[in-house]
Amino acid sequence: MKALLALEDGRTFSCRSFTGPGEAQGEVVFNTSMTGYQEILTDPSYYGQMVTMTYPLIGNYGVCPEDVESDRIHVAAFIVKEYQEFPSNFRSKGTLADYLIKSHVLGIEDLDTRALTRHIRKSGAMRAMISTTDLDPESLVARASQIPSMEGSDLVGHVTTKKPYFWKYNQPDYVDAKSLEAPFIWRHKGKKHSVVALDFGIKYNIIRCLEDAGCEVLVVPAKTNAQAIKRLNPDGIFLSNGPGDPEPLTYIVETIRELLEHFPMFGICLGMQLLGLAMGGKTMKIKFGHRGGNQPVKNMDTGKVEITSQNHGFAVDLNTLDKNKCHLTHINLNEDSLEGLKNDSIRAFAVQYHPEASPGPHDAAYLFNQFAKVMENAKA
Ligand SMILES: NC(=O)CC[C@H](N)C(=O)O
Repeated sequence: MKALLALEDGRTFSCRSFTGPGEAQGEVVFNTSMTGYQEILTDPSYYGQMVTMTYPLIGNYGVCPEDVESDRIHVAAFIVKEYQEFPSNFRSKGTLADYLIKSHVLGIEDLDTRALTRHIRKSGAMRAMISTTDLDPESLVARASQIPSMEGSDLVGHVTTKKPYFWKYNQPDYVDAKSLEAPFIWRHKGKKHSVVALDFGIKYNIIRCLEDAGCEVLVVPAKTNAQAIKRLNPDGIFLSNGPGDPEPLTYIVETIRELLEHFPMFGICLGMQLLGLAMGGKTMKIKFGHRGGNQPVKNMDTGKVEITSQNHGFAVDLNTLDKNKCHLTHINLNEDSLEGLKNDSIRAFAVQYHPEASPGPHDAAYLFNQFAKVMENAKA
């Protein structure tokens, strides 16, 4: 079925929908991972974005129920060069097209995704619309330029969990918020590190990695306040990844500020940006973002280079951090941007990239053990 992709700056791409009729809107961004499309589709950090894959053939290994990073698809639309409708994979339980259709997410193909990517690299991530019904370029471009901008909106509210949950049998085990008021909520206190994970759009594999590092994780809604978290008395606090602009999330920054110095803290991606804001820094939008599984990052403490998985369009502005309080631990080798920070005196550290991979390389998995070590030292 014929479709049209229109960017707010007037560029259009005619294409084809492989998921039937529909319309979609959002910020269009590109991802350079060769595999892992299902993890990307279900990563809550993509809420409000239409993702184009630079790898030219997508769909060839189908979809598997275990390969999700949350309970649903979050991308606003999926843009590929060529969709492969006959998967070949013993784990596959269905096709990518059916998976998208079931969630009413538009998938398009048959456009020059290299040209689209080069355009975004040159002009920056931008708002766009896709339609199978409105094929008039002028009208669709005009509609694309009216989509609300990502900057200044709170997108975390759309993806955070409504109820707290523990992690059991590889899935969320929801509990009543009231039950957390009981004095003995931690089931493995003394044997495992108890961690409260503030959920801004957490990826499941982060919870798995924390559990593998010896933690018992309680995931709580983003609006949980500092008093309630203090009452839970965890060994450490985890600040999750999540969608959109960190700056409007003032209620979360306030919570983090109240918890700093009281508990060891570890943040990933949006979690690092919010920690940076809580420490008095500022964040900014970067031109087209880092999304993929091959971003080189240098660990400034060891001198080692890690190949990392990334997905972000905002960053902490290096120049706004107090360098006496904040130690810069990781730098991106493609463009010298800040990838990690720590403050030993308050036992907090964070990275801008994704040590949990899913998809991507596992070079940075050591960070979960580092968090366990910080919690262990805090108890000693
Ligand atoms: N993966 C994330 O947590 C993304 C963080 C933030 N939404 C950004 O785009 O920069």
